[in-house]
Amino acid sequence: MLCAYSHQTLSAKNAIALDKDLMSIGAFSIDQLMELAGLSVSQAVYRLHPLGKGKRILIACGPGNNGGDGLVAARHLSHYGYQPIIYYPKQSKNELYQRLVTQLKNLDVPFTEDFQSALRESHHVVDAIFGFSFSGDVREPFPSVIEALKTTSLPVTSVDAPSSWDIEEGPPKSGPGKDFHPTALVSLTAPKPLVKWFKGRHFLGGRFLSPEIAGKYNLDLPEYSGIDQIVELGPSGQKL
Ligand SMILES: NC(=O)C1=CN([C@@H]2O[C@H](COP(=O)(O)OP(=O)(O)OC[C@H]3O[C@@H](n4cnc5c(N)ncnc54)[C@H](OP(=O)(O)O)[C@@H]3O)[C@@H](O)[C@H]2O)[C@H](O)CC1
Ligand SMILES: [K+]
Repeated sequence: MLCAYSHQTLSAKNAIALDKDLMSIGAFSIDQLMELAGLSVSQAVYRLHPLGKGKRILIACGPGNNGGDGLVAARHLSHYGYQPIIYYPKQSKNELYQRLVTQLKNLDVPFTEDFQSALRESHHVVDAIFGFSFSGDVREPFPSVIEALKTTSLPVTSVDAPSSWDIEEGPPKSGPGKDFHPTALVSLTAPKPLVKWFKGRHFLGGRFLSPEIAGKYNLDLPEYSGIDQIVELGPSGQKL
């Protein structure tokens, strides 16, 4: 039975503010938060797409922290026995991302510049292109990638937001993301207002929030089970 999950969404502005609080009041480093985010994504992929359904997972990474979550998820998936392949066309020079790339290369995880060919050989796609800092029209080289995510018959799991969706207003009314509806979404820390338009399977990864920070943002935290880093919610963020 569904019941209300009150005050569940975080505006883009509050998501940025909460991230800052996690690093100040919460004393977390960005590396830790990204590790927890990517671990949650890897657990959601494992739940949605067990190894027996095909091991090849294409991970599309954008230039910011959403892309970093994808790189971390890829490392965990490789250790679980999957064969991730990474599309990361705008690589950050920031040391954190370079270390994440090195960790993947040390595991022989391949990187590709040819998204379309990689898509044809994959079993599942992770959309880690844009998260809560996306705005405006999708710029190169991502329009054709978003278009391919929209039309593929493969399951697509989006990290924190379906890439190209407005965080507050949901799916775009024009452009490559028009009618892009991923199969699954992993909201990080808390769902964003866009979940109002989301219809697929929805997971939350945020098992590190202190009661103080959750209270400050009116987040009514769901219960996680066992050692899970994720909990499944209803499409719009309801507790199941
Ligand atoms: N606790 C948490 O919830 C954590 C979540 N994390 C993840 O971080 C993202 C937010 O990361 P951020 O780096 O702020 O931003 P994004 O990754 O969403 O996007 C920024 C990059 O995207 C480029 N961008 C923005 N708009 C466009 C566009 N229209 N076309 C092309 N490119 C675009 C932007 O480029 P600029 O040129 O504008 O700089 C940026 O490069 C959050 O959603 C979570 O997934 C963290 O991992 C930590 C904890
Ligand atoms: K995304």
